Amino acid sequence: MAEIDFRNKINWRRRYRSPQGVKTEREILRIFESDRGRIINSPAIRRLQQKTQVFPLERNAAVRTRLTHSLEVQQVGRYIAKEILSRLKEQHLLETYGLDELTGPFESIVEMACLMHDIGNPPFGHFGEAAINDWFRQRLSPDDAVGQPSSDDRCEVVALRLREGEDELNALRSKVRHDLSHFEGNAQGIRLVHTLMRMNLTWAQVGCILKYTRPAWWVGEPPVSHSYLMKKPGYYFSEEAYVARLRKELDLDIYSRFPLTWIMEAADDISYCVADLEDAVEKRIFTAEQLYQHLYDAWGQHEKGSLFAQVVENAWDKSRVNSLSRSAEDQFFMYLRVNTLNKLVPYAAQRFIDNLPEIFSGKFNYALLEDDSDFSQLLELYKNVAIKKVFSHPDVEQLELQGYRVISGLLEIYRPLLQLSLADFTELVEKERLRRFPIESRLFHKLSTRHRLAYVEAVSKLSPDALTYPVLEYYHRCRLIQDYISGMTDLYSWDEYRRMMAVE
Ligand SMILES: Nc1nc2c(ncn2[C@H]2C[C@H](O)[C@@H](COP(=O)(O)OP(=O)(O)OP(=O)(O)O)O2)c(=O)[nH]1
Ligand SMILES: [Mg+2]
Repeated sequence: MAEIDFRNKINWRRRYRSPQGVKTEREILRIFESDRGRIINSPAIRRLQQKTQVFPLERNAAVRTRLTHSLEVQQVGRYIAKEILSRLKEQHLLETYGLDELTGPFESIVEMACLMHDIGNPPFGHFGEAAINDWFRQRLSPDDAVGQPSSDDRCEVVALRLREGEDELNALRSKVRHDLSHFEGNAQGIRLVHTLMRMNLTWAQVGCILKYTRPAWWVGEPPVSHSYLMKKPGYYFSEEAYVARLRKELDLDIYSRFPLTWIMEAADDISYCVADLEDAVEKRIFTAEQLYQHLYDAWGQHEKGSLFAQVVENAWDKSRVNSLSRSAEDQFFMYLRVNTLNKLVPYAAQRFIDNLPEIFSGKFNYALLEDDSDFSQLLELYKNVAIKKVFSHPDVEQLELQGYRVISGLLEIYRPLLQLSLADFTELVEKERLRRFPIESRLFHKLSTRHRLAYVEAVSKLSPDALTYPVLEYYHRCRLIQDYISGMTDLYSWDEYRRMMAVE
């Protein structure tokens, strides 16, 4: 196993106009300060304020959005990072691992990855994702694109149907059809920071948000050794070359993960488990007392001194005793959060340290808070109660169905752009308006410039005479539509859908 030296992992160089040469500790820190500025000032971060965490289109500002959730994740991520670094310091291991001059960047990369971790999520979270995937799957039939060409290929797009004797082209057609049918928030996040927003972050900062390492066009089961790391798609075909370069710059084997990503993931898990329950109380889905009862019942065996007693019972008891100025409900959640953090953060930090060789190489095939410990059980407890009692609440499900409808409806509205022939669409992009296509011209004008530019740039790099041209052009056109719709906030997509359906 290679030696653990974080100086070879925390790559502060950038894809474009990178700082050159050897840098001092101070200079490296400044590079990461620049990353922080780029991230915090990005409109993609601001858009998180109108994206769903759990409750779509929520008007009560005390209930979390993706942005307020991400701020909390940032704080927890920082706490875990500091905990890891202090433990390593106590054991005099900072220098051994090449971290003595990199503690600032270590924390900063984790914090900013936490802030960005949901940046690619579409409106209405998982329901937006499902709407996009169902819509594209119905039209591209990726399942008909495995194996030999067949006359039953249900793909609606002629250029993407497999044909006899065109093996190489068929492989590309299949790849594209699968890729477009696997829209995923994390993969869109990578696309957003690199291709769409061109944030030109350091390699280490981007590496930290590559949460899953499976390409979106992957077919079949991932290898057992990487089953967890490849649980979901992590990047698209459009970013394939970029991710290959990223791996090289971060010295990552194929399908390996960047070490600090485990911290970001644990911070997310720790944050939302309590927060989702607190929001449900704020929304009056249940009272704090009912919640306590749900948690109590779901824990199973109750033994004296159990982790449940130390965390949940303790929070409950304390909130009853000294409800002086604050409401008992607020107190309960304050203690619940503090108790949970105080147990789970040190555990996650220690698990990171105990598995450092595998984490450093990027092959640790678990989440930090996923094992048979009580700590993982506590996390599961919160999540299960949220699944059973919160996400399945009729009001939540109603809004989710509406969200799904809005996103599928918008895709349907923009469908004419996907139905134009290659020649017609190319002409439309060039001239921006075609008399013979009044609807398509108007739809095209609605797309944001940033997304159009990404399309134009991608297509301009293709060779128009190549046999692959029609396949790849269509691929980028579909990405353009996915970029536009997934980039909307919940509220914007909702309003836009109603406007386009002329029901205003
Ligand atoms: N309303 C609603 N919220 C959900 C549902 N499932 C999960 N959530 C919430 C729980 C969390 O606050 C947040 C993130 O949950 P997940 O871990 O399932 O998704 P996430 O996209 O973060 O996972 P990933 O990054 O893909 O590993 O979404 C659901 O079915 N309905
Ligand atoms: Mg996520």
